[in-house]
Amino acid sequence: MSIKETVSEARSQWMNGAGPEADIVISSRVRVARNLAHLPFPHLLSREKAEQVIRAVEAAVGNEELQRRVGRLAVVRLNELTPVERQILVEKHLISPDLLENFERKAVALRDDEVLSVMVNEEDHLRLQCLLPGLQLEEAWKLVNGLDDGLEATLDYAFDEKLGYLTACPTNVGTGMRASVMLHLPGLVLVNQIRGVLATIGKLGLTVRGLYGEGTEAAGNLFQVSNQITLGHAEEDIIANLISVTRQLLAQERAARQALYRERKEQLEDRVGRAYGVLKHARVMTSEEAMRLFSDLRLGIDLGIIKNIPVSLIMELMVLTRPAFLVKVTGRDLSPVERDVYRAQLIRRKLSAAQQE
Ligand SMILES: Nc1ncnc2c1ncn2[C@@H]1O[C@H](COP(=O)(O)OP(=O)(O)OP(=O)(O)O)[C@@H](O)[C@H]1O
Repeated sequence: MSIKETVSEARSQWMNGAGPEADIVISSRVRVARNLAHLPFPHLLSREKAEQVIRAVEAAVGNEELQRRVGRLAVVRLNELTPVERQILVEKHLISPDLLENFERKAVALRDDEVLSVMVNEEDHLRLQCLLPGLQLEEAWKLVNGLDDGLEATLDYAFDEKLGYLTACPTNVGTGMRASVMLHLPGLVLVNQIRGVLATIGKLGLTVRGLYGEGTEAAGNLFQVSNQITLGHAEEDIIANLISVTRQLLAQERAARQALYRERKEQLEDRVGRAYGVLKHARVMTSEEAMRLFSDLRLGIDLGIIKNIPVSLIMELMVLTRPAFLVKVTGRDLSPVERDVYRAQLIRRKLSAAQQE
């Protein structure tokens, strides 16, 4: 898939609703931060030096041995894309919102299936990431590690014997790794336990972020849980800790869902039914309302209350109804009110098509 195809398709492998524990774990991500030796960190780079980093990455991913091991990654400079296309890459979670700042100096290398990518000149020279559906942190780490080895064969990384990989922000020094899971936790929200659960997570060396990462709000009852510390722990230990906490969260979420279904079945079915009804018939819809209703509908699918809607459609709709995708679909700039009208229209069309399949 070329980058142009990537930005015209809302679906991505990581959101296909497959993978272990996919009823609650939407996706797993592992990223590592790497920098090239003898060059200032990105925020201090001149335009020429930033281009030098991009060229070095281009050459490294073009290496035949790397391609044999991890596949082909296409490098795209962000200034080759339109503003809408750049925003779509954020909406698909393939790049972070930060990569859009000073985008003239930045690039992304993307594997065809969108599972592996490298952000170039974000906070660090390289951010290697792998995104997979469901709970697949070990697999994601294996893929990132393979890509890292392949790049390190030709790139000279900034590395200190004592500290490990050197990074722009001290919180990333060491392994440079952040592992995360995106969890759908409507049960814990509905039984009012979410605050307590999230507070406990902080005590276990983990942190909770919103849908689009650092500094963003949780929406649609989706929470991103990741490790806080990168120094002094082996990558495998960081991942094992996150898996173990995720499993506890899964048990708590499932218990909450069961309790709701046992004790408040009618209210739950009513909530799901209303969400489905509004999504099917509304004529104007804000993205906040859509996210709330998608969450209820998804819970209904997971509990078997709604049978004819594939869970992957909900994720596709979450991306498709974001502002940049709506502009792409309609082919023109939209006012906020027009956006709400098109969003509702698109949701109606997609849901009725799914019902007829
Ligand atoms: N498990 C996940 N599934 C899908 N997308 C994710 C997941 N974890 C993170 N992301 C996406 O990756 C991007 C970056 O997230 P975030 O800011 O949390 O991490 P980071 O940039 O690696 O960390 P740091 O703040 O240390 O630089 C965001 O768009 C976020 O939505």
